[in-house]
Amino acid sequence: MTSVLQAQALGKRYGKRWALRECTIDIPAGHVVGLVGPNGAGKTTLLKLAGGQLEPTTGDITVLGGRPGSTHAQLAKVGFVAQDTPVYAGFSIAEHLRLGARLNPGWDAVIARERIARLGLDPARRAGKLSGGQRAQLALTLGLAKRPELLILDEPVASLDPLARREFMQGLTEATAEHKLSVVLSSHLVSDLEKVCDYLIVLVDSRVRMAGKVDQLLATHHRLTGPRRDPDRLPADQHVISAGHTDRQSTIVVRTDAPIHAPAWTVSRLSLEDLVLAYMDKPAENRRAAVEVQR
Ligand SMILES: Nc1ncnc2c1ncn2[C@@H]1O[C@H](COP(=O)(O)OP(=O)(O)OP(=O)(O)O)[C@@H](O)[C@H]1O
Repeated sequence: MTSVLQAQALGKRYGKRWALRECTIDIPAGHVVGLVGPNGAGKTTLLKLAGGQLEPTTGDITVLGGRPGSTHAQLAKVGFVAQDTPVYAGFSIAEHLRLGARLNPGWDAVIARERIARLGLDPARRAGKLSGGQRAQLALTLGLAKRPELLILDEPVASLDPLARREFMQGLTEATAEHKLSVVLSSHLVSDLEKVCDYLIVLVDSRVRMAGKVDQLLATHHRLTGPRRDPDRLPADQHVISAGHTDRQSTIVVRTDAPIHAPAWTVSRLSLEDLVLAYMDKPAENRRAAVEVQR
């Protein structure tokens, strides 16, 4: 299957500080990829490297088989909606759509018009007079109407109300199905990602801690709860992702491909949010912590 984004030992440093390091991932096309991690983990940095707004300090990155931002054809294939959803304050919505049509060879005027109408926005209204959420919706409309092969969205729903968030996430799912669109979006709202993402990347402290298909990740991670014990004494094929203890009880999140035979433990499945939180747990508290990257 073709890759939408491949990175090999990718790193980005600002001065002495690494914003992203040793990032090796290979994301197949056709997925909605959620990128999560704490503030400052390197999510925007990775997205900007993929969009061609930043140059790597080390390693390589390929997007849809080409170097990000290197040619007009490459730029046409990738839509990018930045975190601050930049729009031109003095331009009306209609002017934004006309500009989009002029700048993008694959522009879909119907999608753009219909989406603006559905949102109840007046095309004559200047972008500078829109609310933050409305500006975000305009920027997202421009991104979708460009009809890219890959749409990169940096925290697209942060400023949307719950109804608009749901509408947007549903729209994304439909667009991926109808137009063979791949999406990479960052968000802190894992409950929203859970509804649309079928691939997940967790970044912590500038490094990829976990990447893979959501169904496989959920099938291979388990929560073990039982009498307090040392996680080092678990079977070798159970990689400990996080461990928490009270005086008498231990709760351990493990990754394993094998069935778990542990009569003393209660074994339960994790939600995506539990899984993300387990990987975001402080590394110092993780015994035999695993970095899990799968295609
Ligand atoms: N232009 C810059 N100059 C210097 N340091 C930067 C710059 N941009 C980002 N950084 C640093 O790089 C690290 C990663 O930042 P990045 O914006 O990629 O994180 P993030 O995961 O997107 O965070 P958030 O969730 O808060 O948006 C942070 O430590 C940040 O301070």
